[in-house]
Amino acid sequence: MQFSDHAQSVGTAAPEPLFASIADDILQRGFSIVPNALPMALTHRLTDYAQQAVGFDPAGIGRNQQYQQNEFVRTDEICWIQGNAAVTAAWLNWMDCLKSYLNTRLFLGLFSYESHFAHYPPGSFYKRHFDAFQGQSNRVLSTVFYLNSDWGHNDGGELVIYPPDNQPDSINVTPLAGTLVIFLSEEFPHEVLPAKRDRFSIAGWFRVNDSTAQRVNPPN
Ligand SMILES: O=C(O)CCC(=O)C(=O)O
Ligand SMILES: [Fe+2]
Repeated sequence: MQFSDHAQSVGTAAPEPLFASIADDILQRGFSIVPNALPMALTHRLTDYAQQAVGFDPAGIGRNQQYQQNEFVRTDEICWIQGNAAVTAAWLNWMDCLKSYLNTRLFLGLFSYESHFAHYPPGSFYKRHFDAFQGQSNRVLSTVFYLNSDWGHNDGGELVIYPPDNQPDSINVTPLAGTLVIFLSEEFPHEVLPAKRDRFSIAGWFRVNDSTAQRVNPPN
């Protein structure tokens, strides 16, 4: 499949009311769950791209020196997004608009966004985890965008978001194409239940700048 068209033609228009409601949700609850978040055409293109064009590698845990593969924790495979196809450029552009909006509304100081496609083959899971630990990471907001054009009750693979402080009620999210989930990375433990079918998504993180004199964050 060719992706020679320009980002505009896959529809990058990002409605401000949508961004406003995401900001309100984050302010009030620390998370937001939005069905049909992106323009339909862009969701379709990303879905096709994930299923046909992506070279996946087994996922690991941690970054740099701490990076390790652990099949007891997660069994998905991933491919980091560089934005060198029109469709992934349109995705990064949409998330960049969201970043700017959230910075203006919530003063979060978000600096960059990193994201990867993820493929959970049948039987795959990601056990309960935090995406960031206080003081140890510059990941502030986690995002998950789903790329499965239909997903039934019996297909498993739901995202379970646990409330902070071990409160009882958790939230199950069906990984249906177009649904965008955003949550504060340090606040919400979450897990992916075993998927019974191939399950595709984009996981991403808005980060703050933790540059020091020794180490400069590349803006990705
Ligand atoms: O795919 C999902 O629903 C969540 C994935 C996740 O938690 C992660 O990649 O850190
Ligand atoms: Fe996660």
